[in-house]
Amino acid sequence: MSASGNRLLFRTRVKFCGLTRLGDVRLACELGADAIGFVFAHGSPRQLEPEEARAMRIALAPLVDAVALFMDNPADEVREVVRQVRPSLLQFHGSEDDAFCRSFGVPYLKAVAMGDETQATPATALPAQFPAAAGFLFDSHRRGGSGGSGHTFDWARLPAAMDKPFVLAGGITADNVFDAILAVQPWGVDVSSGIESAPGIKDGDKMRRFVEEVRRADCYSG
Ligand SMILES: O=C(O)c1ccccc1N[C@@H]1O[C@H](COP(=O)(O)O)[C@@H](O)[C@H]1O
Repeated sequence: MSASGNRLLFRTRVKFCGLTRLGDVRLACELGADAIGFVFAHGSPRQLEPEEARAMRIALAPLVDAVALFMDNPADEVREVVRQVRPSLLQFHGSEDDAFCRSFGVPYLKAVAMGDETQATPATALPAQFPAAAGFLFDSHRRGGSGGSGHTFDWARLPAAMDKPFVLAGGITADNVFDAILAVQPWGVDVSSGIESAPGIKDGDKMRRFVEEVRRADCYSG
């Protein structure tokens, strides 16, 4: 779903992903993040145990979503995260199908790998392939590859309009998020490495600048 018409009526949602420290979670909430992502993908430098994520989830301010991110994790791991962390949204980056993603009884976002020359499924066909998805997240990684790389992809490859909300991810930073929002008009933007000083270690100044640039884009009427 892209914004059309008067941009002043539109507010781009902000998701900060890959947080590993309680202080970063508290600051993200104060800065106005709409959602915080906890990574359970194996091999990620940001990977958490359910118990660690649970402690941070409890610290979330009201009206801030907890998102649990997976990449081809076994179902019992996803279930254990859902039990302990109580995320309000799941985010799947692997080859999970709709039946798997919806089987946990929690709304989900399906990540779409945009790092290959050709897409496995054209963007316009995604809603039919993932009918239960709450929305889609377009990321720069290749199929089977990991996200959180800080690389962008060619935003011109995104569909002009989609029936479901979509989130833009992949290499978004305070320096390009203004242009990204004006170019793509996503439902939300998702950032991990662009607000870090090291993998999993968020930088307060980068987080603040990022939110300021999103707000500037949302107010831009030129
Ligand atoms: O953050 C990770 O380590 C990760 C691992 C596996 C799949 C996705 C991952 N992160 C997600 O990738 C995008 C883009 O991140 P970045 O801003 O380019 O660093 C974002 O959705 C992260 O949550």
